[in-house]
Amino acid sequence: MDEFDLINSITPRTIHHSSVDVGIGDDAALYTAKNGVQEIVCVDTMVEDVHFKLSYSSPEDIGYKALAINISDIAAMGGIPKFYLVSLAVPLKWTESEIKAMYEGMNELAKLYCMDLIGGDTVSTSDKLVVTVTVIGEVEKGRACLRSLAKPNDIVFVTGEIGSSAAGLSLLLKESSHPETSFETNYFINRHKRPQPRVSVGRLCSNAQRVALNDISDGLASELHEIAESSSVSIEIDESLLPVHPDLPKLNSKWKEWALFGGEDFELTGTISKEDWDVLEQECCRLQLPIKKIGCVREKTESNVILKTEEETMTLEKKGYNHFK
Ligand SMILES: Nc1ncnc2c1ncn2[C@@H]1O[C@H](COP(=O)(O)OP(=O)(O)OP(=O)(O)O)[C@@H](O)[C@H]1O
Ligand SMILES: Cc1ncc(C[n+]2csc(CCOP(=O)(O)O)c2C)c(N)n1
Ligand SMILES: [Mg+2]
Ligand SMILES: [Mg+2]
Ligand SMILES: [Mg+2]
Repeated sequence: MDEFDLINSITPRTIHHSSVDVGIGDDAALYTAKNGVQEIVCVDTMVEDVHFKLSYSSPEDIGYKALAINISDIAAMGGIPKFYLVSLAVPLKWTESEIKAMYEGMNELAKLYCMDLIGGDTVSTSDKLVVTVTVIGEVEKGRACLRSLAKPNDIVFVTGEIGSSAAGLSLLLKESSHPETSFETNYFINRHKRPQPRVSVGRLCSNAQRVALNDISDGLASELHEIAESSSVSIEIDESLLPVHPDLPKLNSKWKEWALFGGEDFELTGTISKEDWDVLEQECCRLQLPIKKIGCVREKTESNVILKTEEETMTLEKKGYNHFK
């Protein structure tokens, strides 16, 4: 395999945005930014055996997810994803067609969002695959949904359902099993391998006056802690309101742990004023985008996040995925 032939072969033949002045082929990409918009930039890495295993992930799956998790960060700012760059450290045993398949997985999503691949970097490595994706997006000036924007009396919401990705991972790692390979198990596995970033909901949030927003990578509890810390408020959620797939409790008695601390659902969680919540909920309903109220924001107390269950009201720990714990 030749590095330069590889780069040539993954260079897109068409460009969606005429604002791209120089894409792949020079030292860096160049694009013309518009007035009245703020540029959003994020980067996230996926590492073999930390974020996925080759025993169950195809190259397409890996590419898809590496881009999806970054689009999710743009969604969590209320933005529109536009460009992406891909940095690869590839073990020598990978073939060119496997690498191209990874780009196919990314392209599946890029097409959906009209995103252009505008650059990256390719190196070899002796050991594990490392994929780093950078995404550039934009949001109308002053409209970004920041973690610091929560205020007391806001409604706390979450999109879609939570815990499904952790269930899928547990099935893939054979920690949980289910009689027969039924439709349901494939559903959870797919939620883990192919999360769907919530760009449309993020955009609706950016229309509201003030929305604090985070995407769920490390787990609902961890993301709510980040909003509470950043906004100097306390967040109270009601366990009975957490949206989970009806089959989740059937899979494993750990299902509540999955929902609160599992992570990688790449749903959005946030806070919004009561008045704007009604509009957001209606708009989501009209567009068939699932969203649910799960709690409310309080004046800051010693507990950043509080969980109300049928039996008790307790502090919800900042537990969740942490690379160094
Ligand atoms: N190694 C680093 N150097 C500089 N800034 C970093 C580094 N790692 C993270 N950050 C910054 O810290 C902030 C939080 O990053 P973090 O990765 O926790 O958020 P996230 O991408 O939403 O979550 P996740 O990576 O779990 O999906 C971001 O502003 C990010 O750019
Ligand atoms: C093989 C394997 N073991 C464990 C996990 C779980 N996991 C890894 S990273 C992460 C949080 C988000 O990552 P980051 O913070 O790096 O964006 C989670 C929940 C997995 N996906 N695959
Ligand atoms: Mg990150
Ligand atoms: Mg995030
Ligand atoms: Mg993380």
